[in-house]
Amino acid sequence: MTERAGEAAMLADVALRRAGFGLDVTCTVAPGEVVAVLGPNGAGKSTLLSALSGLVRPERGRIALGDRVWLDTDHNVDLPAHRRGVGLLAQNALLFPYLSALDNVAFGPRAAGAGKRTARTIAERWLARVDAADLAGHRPGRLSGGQAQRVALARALAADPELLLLDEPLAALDVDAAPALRGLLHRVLRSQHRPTVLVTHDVLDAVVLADRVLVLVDGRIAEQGPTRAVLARPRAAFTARIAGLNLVPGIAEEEGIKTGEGVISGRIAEPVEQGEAAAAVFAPSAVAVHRECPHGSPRNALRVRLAGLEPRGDVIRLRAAARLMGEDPVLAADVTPAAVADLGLAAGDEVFFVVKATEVAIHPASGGSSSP
Ligand SMILES: Nc1ncnc2c1ncn2[C@@H]1O[C@H](COP(=O)(O)OP(=O)(O)OP(=O)(O)O)[C@@H](O)[C@H]1O
Repeated sequence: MTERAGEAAMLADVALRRAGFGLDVTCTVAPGEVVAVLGPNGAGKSTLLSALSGLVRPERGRIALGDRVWLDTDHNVDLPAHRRGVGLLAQNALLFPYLSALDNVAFGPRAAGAGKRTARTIAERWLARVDAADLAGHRPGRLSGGQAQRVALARALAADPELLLLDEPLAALDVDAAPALRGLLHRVLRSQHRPTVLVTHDVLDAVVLADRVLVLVDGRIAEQGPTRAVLARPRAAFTARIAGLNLVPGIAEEEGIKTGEGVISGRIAEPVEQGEAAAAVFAPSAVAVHRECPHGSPRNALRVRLAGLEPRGDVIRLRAAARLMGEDPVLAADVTPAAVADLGLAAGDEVFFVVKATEVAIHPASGGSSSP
C-alpha cells in the first residue's frame, strides 16, 4: 500500500511548567522509526503526548514534521489539535459506538474529503491489514477489547496521519489479547513510514515494538538510545528496575531462536515468522547456575562469564556476560546465597546459565533490540 503522509521526521522541543512539575524534552523521531517513552508514574509521558497532539500548549517550544511547523512559540504558531496530522491509539479504543467498524475506519478519510466509496475502500484495506476484515459490519459494542483495538489502529492509520501516537495501547487488554495485538503492532509498525511515539509501562512493548527508547524522569530525558543498548546498560535507576528481564537476540525458528551458540527453545509468546529477528525473554528467577553444561538435558544452557554478585533481598543477583552477546554483563540470574556458596561463585568465573524451555518466551524483536 502506498503511503502519502508520514514520510517526514518529527522534531519536538517542548518545555512547560506546572505546580511541582516541569517538562523539558527535545527529541527527534525519523520516518518509520518507533520511539518508546518509558518512565515512572508522573514523569510526564502523557503530558509529552498531549503537547505533541496539541491538547496542551507548552510555554516554550517548537514541533515540526519535516517543514510543516505545528508549534513555534517564538513565532506564535500553534496549530490546534484537529489540524495536526496525529493518529492516536489510546488505552481504550474510543470508537464511535453507533457506527460500524468499517464506518469508524472510514471516518478519517471522509473527514479529509474522500468520497464515500473511496473512504470505504480505504477502510476495507486497513481493516484487512489489521486482520479485522471480518469485523467490518460489527458495532463496537460487539467487539472484544483486542478486536476494538485492532479497529482503532486501522482508524488511526486510515486517516493518513503524519505522526502516530500510541498511548499504552495494550494496557487495558487481558493477558491473552495483549500478545496478539503486540504482534500485530510489530508487523504493522514495521511496514509503515510514519514517525511513531509509544508510551508504555511495559518493557516488553519497548523490546518488541521500539527502535529506540527514551526514559523520562521528572519531566526530563534521563537516557535514550537503541532499545537493547539502553536496557543492557541502564543508567537511570528506573531503567535498571524495568530492564530486569533477560533478553537474548536471535533468529526465530520453529520452537525458539537460533543464536551464534545454538538454539534456545521456548514457547512462542507472539506471532513471529521463522527467519525474522526475535528475542528469547526470561526472568532472572528462572535461571539455574551450573559449573558444567548439563548434557542430555532438555534445558537451555548459555555459557556466561560472571561480572558481579549483588545481594537483593533473599537472593543474590548474578550479572553475567554471554559470549554471543559481547562483553557487557547483560544477563542476570537470581540464586540463593546457599547456591552461591555451594558453587563457590566469584566474578570472572565461567559458568552456565540454565533455563527450562517452559520459562522462555519467544517474541519478535524490533530492529532496535537486535542492533545495539
Ligand atoms: N491536567 C493536569 N493538570 C495539572 N497537573 C497535571 C495534569 N495532568 C498531569 N499533571 C501532573 O503533571 C505531572 C506529569 O504527569 P503525566 O500524567 O504527564 O505523567 P505520566 O508519566 O504520564 O504518568 P503515568 O505513568 O502515571 O501516566 C504529574 O506531576 C501530574 O500530577
